[in-house]
Amino acid sequence: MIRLDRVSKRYPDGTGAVEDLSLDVAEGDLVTLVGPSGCGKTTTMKMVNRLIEPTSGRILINGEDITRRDPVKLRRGIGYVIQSGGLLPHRTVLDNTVTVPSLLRWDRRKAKARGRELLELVGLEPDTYADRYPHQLSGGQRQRVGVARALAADPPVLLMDEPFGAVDPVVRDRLQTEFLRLHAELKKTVLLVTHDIDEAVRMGDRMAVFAPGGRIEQYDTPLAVLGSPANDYVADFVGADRGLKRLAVTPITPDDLEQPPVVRLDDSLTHARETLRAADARWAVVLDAQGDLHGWIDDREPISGSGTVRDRARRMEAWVPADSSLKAAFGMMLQYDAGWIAVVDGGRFLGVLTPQRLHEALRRSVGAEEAGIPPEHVVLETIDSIID
Ligand SMILES: Nc1ncnc2c1ncn2[C@@H]1O[C@H](COP(=O)(O)OP(=O)(O)OP(=O)(O)O)[C@@H](O)[C@H]1O
Repeated sequence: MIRLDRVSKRYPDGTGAVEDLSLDVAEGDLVTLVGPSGCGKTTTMKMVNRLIEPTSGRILINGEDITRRDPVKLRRGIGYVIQSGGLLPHRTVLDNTVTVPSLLRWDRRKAKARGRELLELVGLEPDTYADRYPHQLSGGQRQRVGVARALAADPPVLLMDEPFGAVDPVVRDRLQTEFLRLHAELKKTVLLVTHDIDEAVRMGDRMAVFAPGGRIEQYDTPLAVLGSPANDYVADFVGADRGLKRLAVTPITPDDLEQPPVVRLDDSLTHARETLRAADARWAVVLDAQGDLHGWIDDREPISGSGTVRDRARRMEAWVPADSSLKAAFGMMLQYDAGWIAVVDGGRFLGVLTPQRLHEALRRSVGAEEAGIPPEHVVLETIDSIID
């Protein structure tokens, strides 16, 4: 979709910002450009919409050399989001949102309808926000308008320069989550510049790690970059806690789950007691009549009497969906001070994740990356197996 082919940029004052850089971005991928300040990320991005012209090399979008395109027309087909939104202060939110459709001379009514639809899409209620001015918005809201504006003419490509850099960490986290949801839905091809390694890992289908002088030291999936950094520079940049960072991008897999004993709400307490005894367990998961997760029952107080599980079952407060990351599961365990966490698909109970299983899942994921095999084929060495 986007190809940078041996691109270099030397500014007139002699500064070499980008050096012989090649990068292929697949259609629909979100690629993060990450690295310390001054290493050429922004220069690289701005060459894609010709805000900066390369000194040498070629840039292709869908096979077409963009240096042959009229820069103004080219830019109208590429959404561009910059830090703090870059909104025009004297224009309303709606007018800002439809800047590009207006330039493209869309019918005014159609443009406004599109603008309202986009505000809705980025989580800003149009009735409340459409007629406000940028100074009447919070930083996070301005950033949302910036994203809506970039999407207005439905461009296939989005360029985002530190789009979540100007807001506090809580708002940033929310904007990142919302943008990932939006990206999953819209499947734009996105280049996102950031100097925040956590953001690069979380957001990127792939990440390009830049070094000073405008070189890419590694271009791969976040899992691969964290699992096998290409060299000392990348290892240093991603940090000593890269094992922890992997948690955020390692999905839960069925192999990671433990299967505790299961009882139903309408089972008798006698049956529940026998189930626990047979499994030599202290607790069991409780499902409702539809087989959906209800809660759990434990034997901290003896399970006796003639009632049903319903009388003793406790509601489950902490669970995670099956498509969560190990980090989300770990976060839930800490938040609820829980020794295990249920994993569900819709309402359907799949199993539980325990700290030990979580640790094994992480080791499997690292082992898989190092050996280039699927995680389920990794054989984990335990202390026992080493002693044997
Ligand atoms: N117009 C310019 N003229 C001369 N040098 C420039 C110009 N713009 C940028 N540079 C230099 O080019 C290098 C790369 O800058 P660039 O803005 O691409 O880096 P960056 O990685 O995006 O940095 P940051 O994260 O701080 O935004 C830097 O050394 C910068 O000082």
